[in-house]
Amino acid sequence: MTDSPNDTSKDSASVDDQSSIPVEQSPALTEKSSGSEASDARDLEQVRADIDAVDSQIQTLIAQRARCAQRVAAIKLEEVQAARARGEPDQEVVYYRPEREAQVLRRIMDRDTGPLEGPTVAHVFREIMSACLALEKPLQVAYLGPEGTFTQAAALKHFGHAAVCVPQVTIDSVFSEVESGHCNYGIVPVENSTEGMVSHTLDSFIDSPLKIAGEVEMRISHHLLASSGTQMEEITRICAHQQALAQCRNWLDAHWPKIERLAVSSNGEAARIAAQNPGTAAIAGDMAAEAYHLEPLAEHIEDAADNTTRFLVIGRSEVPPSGIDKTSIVVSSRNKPGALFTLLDPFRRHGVSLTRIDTRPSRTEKWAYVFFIEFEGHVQDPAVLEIMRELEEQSILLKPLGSYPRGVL
Ligand SMILES: O=C(O)C(=O)C[C@]1(C(=O)O)C=C[C@@H](O)C=C1
Repeated sequence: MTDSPNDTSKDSASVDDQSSIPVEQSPALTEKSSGSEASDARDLEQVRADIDAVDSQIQTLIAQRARCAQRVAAIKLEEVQAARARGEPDQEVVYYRPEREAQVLRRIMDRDTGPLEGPTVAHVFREIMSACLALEKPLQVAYLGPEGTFTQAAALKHFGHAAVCVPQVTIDSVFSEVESGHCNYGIVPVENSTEGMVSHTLDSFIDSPLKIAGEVEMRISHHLLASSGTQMEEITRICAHQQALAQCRNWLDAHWPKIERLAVSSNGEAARIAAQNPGTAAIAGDMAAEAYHLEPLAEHIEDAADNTTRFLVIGRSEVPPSGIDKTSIVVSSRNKPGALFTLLDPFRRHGVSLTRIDTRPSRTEKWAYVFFIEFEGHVQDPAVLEIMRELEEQSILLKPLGSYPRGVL
């Protein structure tokens, strides 16, 4: 499948076409105010004039950057067409390049000198890149819906707001929408700092041909939400995703010990139910409150102050090295003494650090297990290649799930 980018013929200009304007130091920024009211007002006017001038320069530069992105899109398309003309198998044009985005964002964080903090500036650039990519090819991202879930918030954090987020009812349908090509990428929760692994996500990887293309961490803060004007005494039922109920268990036991708790398919669904049923409150986050016009009865009710969920981005193509990468694999070996030690020993010998290891029952053999192993490095690194070769010899199953840039934001 080859998609044409938006028309780049008129607008694709090189950076030289637009000369960048040096930022002038205005007197208002350098001179000390005399302190009188009249001179304060003049200063304010001058500084605002400076802001207008800087905004105009930023706008010109963003337009220059967007034209560069259009040119990149045209080159990517030309490359795929040239390969087709040479008789090579049809390839998909890969507009989204996670490794490049990670490098751009890391450089922005490293370069930052204040007064804004590195991550703040990086978020601004995240949105600029998202808009530039949408000029090349708008991305469709499947996420575990409905609207207002933390998974949607993670999708927007990772891809920016120019991505088109497409809600799915189950984790399975996120996988199948990407596998079928209806969506370019998908995003699924994989672990929570309080509740551990999302086993359904891990199991889905075993049979899926998809590759992991990235990771996103989200600080998860839950609120008790109800429709506007609802009083505490009116609440007869609290609904939430079972993970959210578990993450707020102590708070619920202390404040609402006698009220019914109902587990539903997602926090977004809980918010939807609360919006339609007076007397039902939901546990959900800011996005759900906004999407369903709910008000907080209590805020930040999670038991652990640093409650964080990690999400994985899934796609159809492999991601080249970004310089700071992780790799995930599924591996299984014969059930014999020292099996796990034998699987892990190559990592020690080649000096590669593990970042996670999880066990799931094998679906093909009773009392046998598969290991999900995640480690630092990219599958193109020589040490990682050697580890994979050794694991291949020792295991009965070895499935690389993908190498991807370590989360930046
Ligand atoms: O460098 C590219 O390949 C681009 O398409 C440009 C750009 C960008 O705006 O910087 C846009 C989208 C990609 O995901 C990565 C980077």
